[in-house]
Amino acid sequence: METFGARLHRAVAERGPLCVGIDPHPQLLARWGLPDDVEGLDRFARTVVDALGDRVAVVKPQSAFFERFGARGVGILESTIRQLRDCGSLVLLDVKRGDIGSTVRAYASAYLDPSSPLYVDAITASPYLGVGSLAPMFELAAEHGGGVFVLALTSNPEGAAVQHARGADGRTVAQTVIDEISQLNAGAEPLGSFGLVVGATIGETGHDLSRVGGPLLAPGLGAQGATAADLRAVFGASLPAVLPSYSREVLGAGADVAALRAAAERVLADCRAVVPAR
Ligand SMILES: O=c1ccn([C@@H]2O[C@H](COP(=O)(O)O)[C@@H](O)[C@H]2O)c(=O)[nH]1
Repeated sequence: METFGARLHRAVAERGPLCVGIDPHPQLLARWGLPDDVEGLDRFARTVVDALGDRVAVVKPQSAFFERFGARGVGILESTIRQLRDCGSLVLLDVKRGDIGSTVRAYASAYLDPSSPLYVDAITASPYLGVGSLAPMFELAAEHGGGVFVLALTSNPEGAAVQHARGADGRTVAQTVIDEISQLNAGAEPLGSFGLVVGATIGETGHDLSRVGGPLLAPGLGAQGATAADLRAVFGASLPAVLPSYSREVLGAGADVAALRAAAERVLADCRAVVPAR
């Protein structure tokens, strides 16, 4: 079985270092001339899949915008995931799950067990109940070739107050998360399956990402103000592991398939200029 890290490494080599989010904000639905209901959600998601599913390495549906419509919205999330997988893009579901270990096991079966209707290649997870509480997720991901991206240094301005706080050993909370995830990836080639979320907006913070060994998802580009050039200061020598992620910057170009493709090509060119091939 091929690991998620190996599959991601290949997808990026073939399609380029880019993740595009599917975030059907009410404002975007309106801008695309779609109603703010399940039919609008369905047409929005299908258009993104048609435009990008066969060319972008990773597509990241934001679960919240589907959950907003209840069971029917989650049904559309299920079919969007299926369509994306059929088109060959890796699906990273942005759900930021985290809980006590026994509940984390249930989240893991919901997203990382191939028999689940919401099965995806990778998910995002929150470490604030302790990285160790996510162990059942890491175990199921490893068993089925899946991946987990754990929040470390998020792109929002409120994140630093928690993530830069220091523990008794002098390390920041974020560095503790970084170090624990690095251990999970030890020895993995060409890339580990356990990633971190590090916002493109955060600037140089002095955190050491040199031993992560897994992918570094970088949201915050475009709508939140960061540019591809900002990745240099945030990631330094770790740039080859960076997976830049854009949602509104690309989605704002819709509702036309050609316009979405052009927007994705434009941001991919920006990213290629900064993120060296691994
Ligand atoms: O630190 C984080 C973690 C996750 N996100 C998510 O990424 C997208 C960003 O959307 P844009 O439209 O490109 O701003 C969104 O789904 C967030 O929930 C993040 O922004 N920062």
